Amino acid sequence: MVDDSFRAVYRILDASANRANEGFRTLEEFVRFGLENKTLVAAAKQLRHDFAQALARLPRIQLVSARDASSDVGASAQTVSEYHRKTTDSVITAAIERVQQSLRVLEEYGKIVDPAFGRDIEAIRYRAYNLHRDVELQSWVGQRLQRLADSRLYVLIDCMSDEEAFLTAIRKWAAAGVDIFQLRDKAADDRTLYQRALIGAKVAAESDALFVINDRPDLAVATDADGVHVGQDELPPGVARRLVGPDRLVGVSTHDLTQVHAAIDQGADYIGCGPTFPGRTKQFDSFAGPEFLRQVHAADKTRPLPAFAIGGITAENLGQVTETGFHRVAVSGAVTAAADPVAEIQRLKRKLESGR
Ligand SMILES: Cc1ncc(COP(=O)(O)OP(=O)(O)O)c(N)n1
Ligand SMILES: Cc1nc(C(=O)O)sc1CCOP(=O)(O)O
Ligand SMILES: [Mg+2]
Repeated sequence: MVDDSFRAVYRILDASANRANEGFRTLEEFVRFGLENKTLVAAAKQLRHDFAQALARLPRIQLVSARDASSDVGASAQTVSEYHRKTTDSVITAAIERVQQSLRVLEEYGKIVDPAFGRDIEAIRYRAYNLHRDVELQSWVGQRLQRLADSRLYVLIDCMSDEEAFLTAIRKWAAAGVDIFQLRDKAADDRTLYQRALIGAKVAAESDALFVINDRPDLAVATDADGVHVGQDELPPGVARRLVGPDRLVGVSTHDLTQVHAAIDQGADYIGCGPTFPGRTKQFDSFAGPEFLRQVHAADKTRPLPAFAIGGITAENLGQVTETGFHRVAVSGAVTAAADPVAEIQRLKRKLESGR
């Protein structure tokens, strides 16, 4: 029988071991079927296996014979929040917290039974923190990629007259249907770009719009933007990726199929394809035109990647873009110079979603 002086300790260890195992398994199911990330599945499985190995140090028969779920006074003390999970993220967060709390309890009380067990659990606890970080990062980048995949209307904006005008425009235009904003202002100094980007990233996140910085990976990281957009004259996509990390988006401008395939090979998350038509924001000597869009759409069938047509696109010529098979566009002047930007956004979005 269990020594009464140890009975409480064994009950605590037994309950915490079960709770940690349940949390590990909850996490592993999401990594396996949600993120479908083989590396993280292997890490989660190994951690659960090593945890089981560590538990083998404990006198199992003592733990099991100390178990008395029916007299557990804590069993009925549920909080309301325990029964509410809105998203897989909230399930994962709860599971991770359960694992980390249980491991801490096992470590502290386990030292009473076997100091080596406490050390084993401490090592597992730190591995659990790292797994939590990796799952969160993958989940966050997964959300960004999903929002990117769902995006249709991408608007390039400048710093505007002041912070208030900038903030108001992003808030109103996101509500009207802009899916991605890109801060692109060749005349602004770094301090202004930085301050606007801080505002833009925050306001865009409130409305589920993505916020991308033109040209500057450093500013994308410094302002916690969703990503960076680089052209053929900026840092190569692979270098931009090294700077912004795995959980931010890297967009690449392309003007021919060679550049499209290079962008894909270098890990671009999306591409801009243009210039399509003459526009007011940037001048070009020649135009890739709708023919380039047709080529990309045909090539796109082999390696799908979100592609945004860009260059002089308006609601009036949008039909020439959608008939190539493109259903994503990046615009600037059509919105920023419109008498009624919100109405223009709604027109563009309606046409993109209807395909006409
Ligand atoms: C979505 C999107 N596509 C293309 C561009 C053009 O980028 P880039 O070639 O680097 O030219 P600048 O914008 O830096 O003048 C873009 N910005 N966004
Ligand atoms: C910044 C930029 N890059 C382009 C490219 O083809 O790479 S076209 C372009 C200008 C986009 O603004 P508007 O919609 O006003 O023409
Ligand atoms: Mg550029």
